[in-house]
Order: sequence, then C-alpha cells, then structure tokens
Amino acid sequence: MSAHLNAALREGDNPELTEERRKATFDTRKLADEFFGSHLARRRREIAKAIDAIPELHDTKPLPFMTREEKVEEAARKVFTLSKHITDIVDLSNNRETQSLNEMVIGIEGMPISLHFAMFIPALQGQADDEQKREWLDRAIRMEIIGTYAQTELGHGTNLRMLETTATYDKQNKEFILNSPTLTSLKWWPGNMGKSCNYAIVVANLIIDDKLLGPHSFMVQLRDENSHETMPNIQIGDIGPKMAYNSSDNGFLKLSNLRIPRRNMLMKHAKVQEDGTYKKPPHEKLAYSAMVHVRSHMITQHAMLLAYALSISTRYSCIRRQGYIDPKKDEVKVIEYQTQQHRLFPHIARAYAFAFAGTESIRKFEIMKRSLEAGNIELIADLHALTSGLKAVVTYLAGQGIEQARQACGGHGYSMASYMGEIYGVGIAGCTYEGENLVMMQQLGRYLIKAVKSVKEGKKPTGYVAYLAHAGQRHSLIDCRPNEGYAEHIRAFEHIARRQTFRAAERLQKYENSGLSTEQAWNNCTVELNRASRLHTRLFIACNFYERVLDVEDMAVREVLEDLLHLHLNYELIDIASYALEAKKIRPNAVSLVDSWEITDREHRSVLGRRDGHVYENLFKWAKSSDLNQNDVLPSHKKHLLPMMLNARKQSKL
Ligand SMILES: CC(C)(COP(=O)(O)OP(=O)(O)OC[C@H]1O[C@@H](n2cnc3c(N)ncnc32)[C@H](O)[C@@H]1OP(=O)(O)O)[C@@H](O)C(=O)NCCC(=O)NCCSC(=O)/C=C/CCCCCCCCCCCCC(=O)O
Ligand SMILES: Cc1cc2nc3c(=O)[nH]c(=O)nc-3n(C[C@H](O)[C@H](O)[C@H](O)COP(=O)(O)OP(=O)(O)OC[C@H]3O[C@@H](n4cnc5c(N)ncnc54)[C@H](O)[C@@H]3O)c2cc1C
Repeated sequence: MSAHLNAALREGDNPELTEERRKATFDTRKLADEFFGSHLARRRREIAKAIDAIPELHDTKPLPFMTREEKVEEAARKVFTLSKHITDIVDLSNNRETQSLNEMVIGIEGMPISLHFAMFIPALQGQADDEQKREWLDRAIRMEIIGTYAQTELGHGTNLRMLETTATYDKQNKEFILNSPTLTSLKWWPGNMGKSCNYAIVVANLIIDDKLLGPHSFMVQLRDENSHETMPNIQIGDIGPKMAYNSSDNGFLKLSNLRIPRRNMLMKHAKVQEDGTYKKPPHEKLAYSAMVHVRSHMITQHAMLLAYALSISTRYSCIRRQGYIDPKKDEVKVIEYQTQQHRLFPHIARAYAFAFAGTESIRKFEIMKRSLEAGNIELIADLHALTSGLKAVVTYLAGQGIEQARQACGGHGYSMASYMGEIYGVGIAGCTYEGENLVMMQQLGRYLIKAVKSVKEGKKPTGYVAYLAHAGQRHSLIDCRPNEGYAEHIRAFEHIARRQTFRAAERLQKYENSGLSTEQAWNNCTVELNRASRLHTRLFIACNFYERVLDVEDMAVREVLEDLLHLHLNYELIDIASYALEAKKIRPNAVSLVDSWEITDREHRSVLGRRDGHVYENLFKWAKSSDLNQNDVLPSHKKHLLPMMLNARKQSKL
C-alpha cells in the first residue's frame, strides 16, 4: 500500500510511528469501516471533530489527578454542557453514536446518566404499557427526569427470586406498599442512584393476598423534582469508592412503607387489576428484558475497552526501545521481540472478533424485540442463551487482554499516565454486573443440555446448536491439520465443543441416575457445564468472525482480516500463543491495525498511547502536573516525617 493512503500519517509525529504506518498494507479508514460499520465509523470522525471545536467539552485536567468529588462534578458539568450541544452532534435515536460521544467527552469512568440510558429507558421501553410510556418514557427521553435500575440488594444480586424488597398490594387504596424489611434488603449498587437520579425502576417481590408472585418492576420517585431532596419514606446515599467507575455514584436505597399508585407497576406484560386480580406475563422472564438489553450491548463495549488497551500498548511498543536482538546493532523497539508479539497480537485478533460478535448480538436483540412486539416469544430463550455466554466469555477474555496490554508497557503501564488501571477496572466490572459470569455460563449450560436431549431424541436442533447433531469426528484432534483451511478449523472447533457438551450431559445424567436430586446433580457438573458453555461461545465468536471476513469486499482489508482470523483460530484452537508464522505476518501492520480503531487522544486519555507517539516528553509534563508537585515539601511531610527524621537525627547525636 502506498503510504499516502494511510489516513493516520501526520506531519510532526514521532518518526518511530511514522515508519510503522508506512508499512501498512491496507487503508486504515476502510478497516475502521469494517470494525464499526461504515456509518458509525464516519459518524465517530464527525463527532470527534465537533468535540474538538467546543473547548467546554474538553477535560479540565487528567481524570486520574482528580478526587472522587471532582470526578463526579466534572462528569456532571460535561453532561450539562453536552445537553446544550448534543442534538447538533448526534442522532439521539442512535445508541452507538450517543455512546461514542459520551465516551469521547466524559470517558469510561461513569457519569450521572449512564443507567438512565443503559437500563432505565430500555426497561420502560420493554415493560411499560402505552399509557405509562406516555407518562414517563417521553419525559425520560427529554431528560426531564433521570432514572436508574434498582434491582440488586445488599444480600442478593444473583438469586432474583430471593429479593427481599416487597411490593404488597393494598386493594382498599389501590396502592402498592414498598418495603425494605431487613438490612440485607437494602438496594445496593444501582448506578447513579446515590446522588444523581430522581426516579428508579425498583425490582421488588410482588405480594397480593399474602401470595408471593415473584420479582416485578415498579416506578419509584426518589427525589423531589424541584429541590432534589429525598422523598419521604426513603433513605438513599452513595456506596463509596470502587475499584473503578468512580465518576459514578452507585447507591443504596431503603424503602419504609412507601405507598405508590397501582399504575406505578410496569404493566406491559404482567398486570394487577384494581381488585387485585393478577395476570401473568406471556413469558415468565419478560421482566428481565433490560438486563438482556445491556448484555447484548456489552460485547461491543468490551471489544472497545480491549481496543483502547491494545492501541496504547501497540503504539508504545513501537516507541519503546530496550535491549538488543543483534548486539552489534541499536537497541530494538520492544515490538520486535517474539514474546511481545505473542503477548499482544492474539488479543488484537480477539478485539476484532469480539466487535463482530457484538454487532451480531445487537442485531439479534433488535430482531427479538421486533418479533416480541408482534407477539412472538420464541426467540427469547435463544437470545438469553447467546447473550449470557457472550457476556461472560467476552468480559473475561477482554480483562485478560487488557492486563496483558498493561504488562506489555512495563513499568510505565502501571502509572495512571497509561490509563490502563482504569480501563482494566472498568473492563473487569463487566465480569460481575449484569449477572456474575460463572452464573451466566450456567444459564447457557441449561440451554445446551436441552439441545443435547433433543439430539438424543432424534431431533435436529437448529441455529447456533445445530452442530451438536452433526456426526462427531472419530479421530482425535492430533490428526486435524489447521493449515487445511478455515472450514477445517471450524470443524475442529465444533468437534471440541460438541465433545465437551456431550461429556457434561452424560455426567449430569449419571448423577441423576445415581439418585441425586436434580439440583445436586447439576451442582456436581457445573465445572464441566461451564467448560462446555465457554467452548460453545468461543465457537460462536470464531464462526461469526469467519463469516464476517468472507463478506469483506476490499481485498487489502480482507487479507489483513484473514491474517487475524488465521491467528485467532489457531490461538483459540491450540490455546497457546500464536505460531511464529502468524506473528511475522501481523508485525508490519501492527500499528495500522490499532490505528484503524480511530481512537482519538481525547478518548484514550493515555500518555503512552498518544497517536503522535511523543511519549517521553509528555510523561514528564504529566508528572509535573501532579497535585503532590505543587509544593516542594508536602505539608504532611512537615507534620510527620520531617519531625520523625529530625528527632532520629537528634537521638543519634546524643
Ligand atoms: C438467570 C438468573 C441467574 C436465574 O434466574 P431464575 O429466576 O432463578 O431462573 P432459573 O430457574 O435459573 O431459570 C428459569 C428459566 O428462565 C430462563 N431465564 C432466566 N433469565 C432469563 C432471561 N433474562 N431471559 C429469558 N429467559 C431467562 C432460564 O434460562 C430458565 O429457562 P429454562 O427453564 O431452562 O427453559 C437470574 O436470576 C439473573 O439474571 N441473575 C443475574 C442478576 C443480574 O444480572 N443483575 C443485573 C442487575 S443490573 C446491573 O448489574 C447493572 C449494571 C450496570 C450496567 C452499566 C452499563 C454499562 C454500559 C453497557 C452498554 C450498554 C449500552 C446501552 C446503550 C443504550 O442503549 O443507550
Ligand atoms: C460496577 C457495578 C455496577 C452495578 N450496577 C448495578 C445497577 O445499576 N443496578 C443493579 O441492580 N445492580 C448493579 N450491580 C450489581 C450487580 O448486578 C451484581 O453485583 C451482580 O449481578 C452479581 O451479583 P452478586 O453481587 O449477588 O454476586 P454473588 O451472587 O454474591 O456472587 C458471589 C460468588 O458466588 C457465586 N455464585 C452465586 N450464585 C451462584 C450459583 N447459583 N451457582 C454457582 N455460583 C454462584 C458467583 O459465581 C460468585 O463467584 C452493579 C455491580 C457492579 C460491580
């Protein structure tokens, strides 16, 4: 590729990076079009340009130098400033455009309206009836009110059936009475609930005539709309600092005999009539729709976090020179070391694979939503299984990749100047929120076991589990030569996933036959079952990557994606670092592959990952701006350490 086609080349950049960019075999803009989709890629460029022109949307100082209060204030300031410009910059009905704008301006550490858009609005869209939508959804979209999703409690997050918050129907007054009867029933964790929101969708166990009817969603006003003071019968606050996400005020909530009108229960699916008659929803888990929405969107979000970390470490690896390969020559860029390439490149391949899987899970979510609106509940189970698996596998592997990217930056990777600590903290939170990963793997496990049962009954499952009915390869994998082409890789992958799923199913059957209860037998098999779920999901990601690459029209882009696909399939299959062959092929394109993510410096917030590569001078500037450097001698030093040392000196002279 002639260098002028590489959109990332700019005057004045560090020559080390320019040298890398000149080697690109493809046009980074065209690869960006594949990674994001051409519309979003173009819009992201336009959004970045629009932000450049509005100084009040820029960071006032690097986020790691801010206290928690300053971070919370900065996020609030930017949300307010954005509200004046947002409709000029993005199409608000496009979630991914809006999310890109938020990440570029506010960053990944959280903001007062995260949950409002991620869950409050989707819960209203999925669970409120038309009249309720007119009352709350329109106001929420206009941001007249800010809401969150309050489900998890101090004592229970995973096991929703045991939520202790109660909503008891009072027929006389046609009201629900909401209560947090115990310490463990306090709502705990909901994002932005501590200080920012004035409304919440509270998930509580519904009780009518002493009958427990399971978790349902209720609209609760938390704070006065004018004064923002906490409403009566409510106690609310922030849960304190966390590993990351400290711009967000995750909160606690106690409800004490709070009365709300009957119509505050979201009634699109389940309904409670005035006389207390209860109408069941058409599918028991429709009340969980907001969680499925977030799970299906988390995959692209985590692909992006991984991309942030890898573009920082790949660029930095081409700036950093350390040691020799040939002692007679200069010190080499650390990217030249095979170990560095093996550390980074498989994760670059995964970032692309995850982004494509994420686009697919969002597409599947939209299809399910439309089919549900037409009254069809059939796709719910498939989507739940798919998103449970993807959510768990992608958040976990993205976390691993981010940590490898951090280690690849050596000591400077541990400084917050690299921003790796925050990216990691935010990434691994995804392993926990929206369903703890090992628990979500079991949800997919249930689905796989059902598919095995149907295969054993002579039926042919369709869709993502169709491969379970294929005749298994009789020979072992040792006979499987990966160089025979991608179809052979996929067959090998299917073979491993199928074998593990059948092994888990047989083991479960054995325990059940031995007289153990279903639950006990299940618990004895969960390690095997989770392995099957993991393999099934990694197979889905690989197949999706393979099919996606076949669709690419630009030959240069297709070729580099095939290199990544080849690496991905081998790495996933053999589960060891890539072959030297793949590493050699990826090496000349390493920087351009990460440039194709088109992450701006503003979005990165990383000194190490700067697009222009001027790392060292900026590390020095960064250090100088530390609060601790504002005084030559810290007041705390004068107070404690200096007297201690003076005293010690005095003592030794005696
Ligand atoms: C699934 C559980 C663990 C178990 O539930 P339980 O009731 O006990 O059910 P089971 O007996 O196990 O199963 C019964 C059957 O029901 C099926 N099932 C279960 N769940 C579902 C479902 N959701 N859909 C369909 N079917 C379901 C199950 O498979 C069984 O079927 P079968 O009998 O085998 O046929 C459950 O209790 C559970 O889900 N627990 C986890 C709790 C959880 O996830 N909590 C989340 C709280 S909210 C939260 O964590 C928020 C976090 C902050 C998010 C920050 C967002 C960051 C941004 C992300 C990007 C989003 C962008 C959005 C952009 C935009 O749109 O603007
Ligand atoms: C950053 C962040 C933001 C959050 N935001 C929100 C929010 O906005 N709204 C909200 O309602 N909640 C929110 N949460 C809460 C989150 O959804 C829960 O923490 C999560 O669902 C996990 O539940 P838990 O904490 O009860 O974990 P636990 O269930 O207590 O998990 C602890 C351990 O027990 C294991 N375990 C539990 N059950 C089983 C089982 N059945 N089988 C096998 N192993 C099991 C798990 O695998 C894990 O290893 C947030 C959490 C975080 C970290």
